[in-house]
Amino acid sequence: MSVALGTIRPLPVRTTPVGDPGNLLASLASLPSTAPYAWIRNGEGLIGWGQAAKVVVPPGPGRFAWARQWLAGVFGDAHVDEAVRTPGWGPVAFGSFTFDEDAHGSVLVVPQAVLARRDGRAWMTTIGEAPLQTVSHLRDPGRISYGDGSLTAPEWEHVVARAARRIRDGELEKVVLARDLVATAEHPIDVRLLLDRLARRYPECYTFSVAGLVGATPELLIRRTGQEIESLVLAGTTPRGISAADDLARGAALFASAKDRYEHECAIASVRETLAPLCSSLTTPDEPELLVLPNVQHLASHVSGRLADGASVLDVVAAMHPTAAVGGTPTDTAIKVIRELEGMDRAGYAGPVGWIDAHGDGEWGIALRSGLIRGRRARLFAGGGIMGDSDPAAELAEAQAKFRVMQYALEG
Ligand SMILES: C=C(O[C@H]1C=CC=C(C(=O)O)[C@@H]1O)C(=O)O
Repeated sequence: MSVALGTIRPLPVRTTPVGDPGNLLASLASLPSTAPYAWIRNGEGLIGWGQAAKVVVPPGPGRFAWARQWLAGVFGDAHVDEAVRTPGWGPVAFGSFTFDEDAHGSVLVVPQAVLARRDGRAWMTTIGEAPLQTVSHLRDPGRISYGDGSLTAPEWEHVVARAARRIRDGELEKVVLARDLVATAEHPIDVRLLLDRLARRYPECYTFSVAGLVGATPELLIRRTGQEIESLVLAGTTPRGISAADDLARGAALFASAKDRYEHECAIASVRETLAPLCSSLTTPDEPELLVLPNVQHLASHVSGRLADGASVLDVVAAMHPTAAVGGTPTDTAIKVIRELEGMDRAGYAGPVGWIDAHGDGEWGIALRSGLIRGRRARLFAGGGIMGDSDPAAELAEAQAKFRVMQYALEG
């Protein structure tokens, strides 16, 4: 099949079944790129390398519509083999959108080669000539040193206290505040190694890599498979305990905490409000469950639904972002407060990250537990939902626990 990929002449796209490569992680070491595109969970997903097409999406309120149009042009001529109707079959684009619609840095990339493994099938898509590059060994980044990002820890605690006061004063109900840390490595950071460590330690999270943004997020913003959609809403967190008994007690306390339950309810309400108009049916649970990860425990709710029309996964992303799990309630006031208080550019952190295929199917997460990798430097991000009764020291401890994901990826 042939597809015009925003290039001068149509390039041939070829998708063929391949033997089971096993856990996709095993393939990372032999990739001809030290910064591949990736979306991996429990050993399945997509990994890509090379660039058949790439675009930097202009900032602004119309950015998702702009991206949709670009994708329509890119995928427009593709004749994906209809005999195989598996999400991710045929050409796919990986994407990362900045949290703030006014920030620069949102990108879409159609890799030149993609290896996919899903539901017992495996396949490979190539566009044009497969890139011939030398495979290099995974390299450890060596010693890592950390420095404050925009705010020191005490400054950030102060900002949290100010936000909590504004909530108590009635300006808003909830705001999610984050901070950044700057990590500097001895050697250039090999993204493949980070992905390998993240996916092994956090198998049930979505380990991702798109244009330098790397992480392992537990939060699925939206998965579209035909008309069916799914989302995993998280909000409300406690660090893991120091013993099994402590862990259980912390989990029980989280479940019983009025502050965390309300914080979670805000996140569910924002997802329900944005999905309901798009869906013919939508199910949200009455009560959250506990999601226990190696570093933290979360309140989690599985949401599922059926789309009423042919909205693509990116249309749904556009409607949902930012949810109250990363913005706040009400959204507009929360964004204003974030811009005012955080004092940093979130870049792709807390923005949508994922992939889309030519049928509009795909999976997008919220880019949490992540870092922006540039050579020997990494900017790491973590934050949490602030309510009127938030304790700044506890919020700082929660953010430190969330930073541990990327610190582990860097240090091993
Ligand atoms: C903002 C983050 O987490 C969000 C997602 C899950 C739980 C959260 C919380 O309990 O505060 C946050 O809303 C982050 O990981 O940086």
